[in-house]
Amino acid sequence: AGKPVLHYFNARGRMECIRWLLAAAGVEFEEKFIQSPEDLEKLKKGGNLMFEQVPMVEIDGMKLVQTRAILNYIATKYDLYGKDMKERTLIDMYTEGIFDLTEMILQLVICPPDQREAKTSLAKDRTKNRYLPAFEKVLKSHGQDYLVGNRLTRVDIHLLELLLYVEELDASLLTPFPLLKAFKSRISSLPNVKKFLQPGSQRKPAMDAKQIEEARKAFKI
Ligand SMILES: N[C@@H](CCC(=O)N[C@@H](CS(=O)(=O)O)C(=O)NCC(=O)O)C(=O)O
Repeated sequence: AGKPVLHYFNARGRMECIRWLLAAAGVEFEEKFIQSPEDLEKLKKGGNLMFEQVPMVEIDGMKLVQTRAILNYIATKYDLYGKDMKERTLIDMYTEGIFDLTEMILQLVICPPDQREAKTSLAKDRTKNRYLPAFEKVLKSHGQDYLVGNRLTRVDIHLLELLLYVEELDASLLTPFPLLKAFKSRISSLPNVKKFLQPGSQRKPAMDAKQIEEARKAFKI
């Protein structure tokens, strides 16, 4: 089978965690960027989008949609989803917490300006007092290099991605968490991850409010 083909905008959005997981699994992928409403219409008209939405990933003869379903398929296929039911459930639990905070942080840039200050301080508070303490405690509880099962799984990649967003928001938020800081540099130095972190990789940069506004207007989303 050929390389997976990712259909999305040339932006982080909902596709970035899929790019991260494929890259960490050492899987090369192609990207077909939606550059105009017509591109999105063409995809929809071709019956490629079950719910008329992207992300859509062509993989193993399927046209998968729904971010979580796509992640679950990739994690299962590349053995990044734990060794048994218990590990998989821990991974799911941690992943949902990571995605809750990731959503909070990524939404900041598109929230109405008059709400931005309040939402930003809430996101920082949740980061400092709810989510990072929970993951620092997991690392402290078992003293291992990875969150689950003493080996790399999808949740280590999701957490690294989140820690980079936290750093973009305010690097001082990581200061009280020495184990998470060590985790961040450890996972970042894994060969596949290190490559993805290099300039010129398919990892997408942050977008500012203006760029996002233009994109949303252009794509009527
Ligand atoms: N639950 C879906 C939501 C997907 C979604 O809302 N996609 C938006 C684009 S974005 O919000 O991810 O940027 C879309 O295709 N909107 C077009 C439409 O709904 O017509 C998922 O997780 O994949």
